[in-house]
Amino acid sequence: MGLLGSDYSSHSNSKLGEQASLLHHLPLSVALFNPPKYKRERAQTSSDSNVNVNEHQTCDFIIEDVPHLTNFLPDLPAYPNPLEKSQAYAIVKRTFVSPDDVVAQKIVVQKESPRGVHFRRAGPREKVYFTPEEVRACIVTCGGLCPGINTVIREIVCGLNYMYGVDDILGIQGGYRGFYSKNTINLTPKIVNDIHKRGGTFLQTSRGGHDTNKIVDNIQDRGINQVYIIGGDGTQKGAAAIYKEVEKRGLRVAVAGIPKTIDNDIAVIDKSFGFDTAVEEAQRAINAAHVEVESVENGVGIVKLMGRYSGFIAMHATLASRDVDCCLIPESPFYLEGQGGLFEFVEQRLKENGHIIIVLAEGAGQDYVAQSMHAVDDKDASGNRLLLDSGLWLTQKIKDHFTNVQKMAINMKYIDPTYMIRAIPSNASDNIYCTLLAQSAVHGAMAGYTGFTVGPVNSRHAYIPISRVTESQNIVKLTDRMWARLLASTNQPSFVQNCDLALPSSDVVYSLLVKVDRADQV
Ligand SMILES: Nc1ncnc2c1ncn2[C@@H]1O[C@H](COP(=O)(O)OP(=O)(O)OP(=O)(O)O)[C@@H](O)[C@H]1O
Ligand SMILES: O=P(O)(O)OC[C@H]1O[C@](O)(CO)[C@@H](O)[C@@H]1O
Ligand SMILES: [Mg+2]
Repeated sequence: MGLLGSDYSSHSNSKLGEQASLLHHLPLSVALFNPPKYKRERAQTSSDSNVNVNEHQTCDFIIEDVPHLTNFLPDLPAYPNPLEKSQAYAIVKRTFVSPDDVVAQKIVVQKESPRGVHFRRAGPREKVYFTPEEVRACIVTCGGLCPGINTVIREIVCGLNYMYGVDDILGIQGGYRGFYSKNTINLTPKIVNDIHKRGGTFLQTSRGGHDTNKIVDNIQDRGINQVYIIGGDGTQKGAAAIYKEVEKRGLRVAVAGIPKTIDNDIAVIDKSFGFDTAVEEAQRAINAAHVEVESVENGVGIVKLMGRYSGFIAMHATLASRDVDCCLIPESPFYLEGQGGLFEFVEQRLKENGHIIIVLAEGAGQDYVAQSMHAVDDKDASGNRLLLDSGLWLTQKIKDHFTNVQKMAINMKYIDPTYMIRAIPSNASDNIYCTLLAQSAVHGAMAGYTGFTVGPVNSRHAYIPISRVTESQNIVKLTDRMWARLLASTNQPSFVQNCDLALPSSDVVYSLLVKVDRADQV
C-alpha cells in the first residue's frame, strides 16, 4: 500500500509507505506524518563545525492530499492503466508515478526546519477507475480570457483520446451557465486540432451564473463522469462547490480544476499559464511608449496593464523592459504630492533623461480615483469589483500638476493595451506548460482523484486540494525580494517613509503603507 490508501502500489517497502495505514484514517485532505524522533549521526568535519553531532530532531512531514472517489465510493473497481501498453510510454523507465512521490511546498529550508507541507505529485497512476468506454468527460471555461485556454482544451481532448482511448468528450459552452442553458458540442482531436493557434476560448466563457444544484443536476442527467473546469480563483471556488455536491450525492464523477488567470493571482502554484505570454505582449506597449516619449521633449508615457488586485503583470513587464522608470501596483500604495511623491519623481526624471515611463496596474490607486470621482462600488456578474480607470485619472493628474503648478510643458502619451495582452494565442513555453497541465489533469481524473486543482509547485506538477488554492489570493508581497529587485532596477521611490522601513513585521509595514496612503489623501 502506498503513502495514502487510495493508491495501489508496489512500493510497500518504502519508509513512507509503511505509514500508509495510519494516514488512511486521518481527515481527508490533511495528513500529518510525524515520524519518531531520529538520531542524526554524521561524521564531524571541519566544514561541519556548526552542526551538533548526534542531536535529536523532529521532522514534521505534512501531506495535504486530494480526495479520491473511493473515499465515498469504497467499492469502486480499479483497472490496469492502459498507458502500460502505450507506445508513447513504451521505453519510459517509470511510466507510473509512485504513490510515495510528493512535492514540497517550500524548497528553501533551514537545517533545523520541519519538512513542512507536501502535495501529491501529478502524473499517471498504475490503476485507473474508469474504462475508456465508460468515460463521458466535459470541459468548461469560465472567467476572463487568458492566452493558452485553447491549448488546454486541445490537450485535454487529445490526452483523453490518445492516452486513454476516450472518445466521448463534451464541450460546455459559455461558462458555468452553459451547463443548464446551452447545448453541448462534441469534442474530438480533429475538431480541436488547430484551436491552440487562436486566442480566446473555443468554448466561450462567462462571469456569474454559477448554480451548483442546476449544474450537478445537469452533470447527472447527461451521464457525465469527468468534469474539467478551466478558470481563475472564482471558477475554482465554483469547482469546489460542484465537487462537494457530487460527493454529497455519491456520484462517480471526478472534478478536476485547471487554474487560469492572466493576473497570476492563484495561490500555491508557481505561475498561471498565459502569464508569460501576456508579459511578453505588454513589452510591445512599453516599447511603443518608449519610442514616443524619446522622440519628444518632456515625454511622459503611461502604460496601463491588467491586474485587478495583483500587480504581477506590471511588475514582471517592468522588470523585463528596462525602459520603465516607475511601476505602480495595487499592493503598493503611492502618493502624488510632496517629498518622495510621484510628481517629484516625474520632474526629476524629466530633468535627468528628458522623458519618463510609468507602468500602472489597473487596480493601482483605486481608492484615490474613487475619492476624486465619488464613484459607487460597482461589481461584475461574478461579484468582482469593477475598476475605475486609474490610467486616465493619473494622466490627468500629472498633466494638471505640470501645467498649473510647475508651469512646465510636458508631452503626455497614454497607452492602454488592456485586452490586447490577453486576447492572443499562448507563446511556445506557455503552450508546453498548458500541455503538462492538461495531461496531468487527465491522469488525475482517470486515476480517480477528484476535487483537485493541478499546477506546478516549485516546477513539479502536483494535485492540490481545490480549497487550498481558493482560500487566499496571490498578491505581490512588498516585503519579498522580487519587489525590492524591481525598486533596485527602476530606482523609483518606494513611497514608504524611511522610518517605516525599519519595522520588522510585514503586516505592520503593510498597515503603515496603507496609513501613509490615507494620510496623503486627507
Ligand atoms: N464563490 C463562488 N462560488 C461559486 N462560484 C463562483 C464563486 N465565485 C465565482 N464563481 C463563478 O466562477 C465563474 C468565474 O468567476 P470570475 O468571473 O470571478 O472569474 P475567475 O474564475 O476568477 O477568472 P479571472 O479572475 O481570471 O477572470 C463565474 O461563473 C462565477 O459565477
Ligand atoms: O472585462 P472582463 O472580461 O470582465 O475582464 C477584465 C478583468 O479580467 C482580468 O483579466 C482577470 O480577472 C482582470 O485583470 C481584468 O480586470
Ligand atoms: Mg478572479
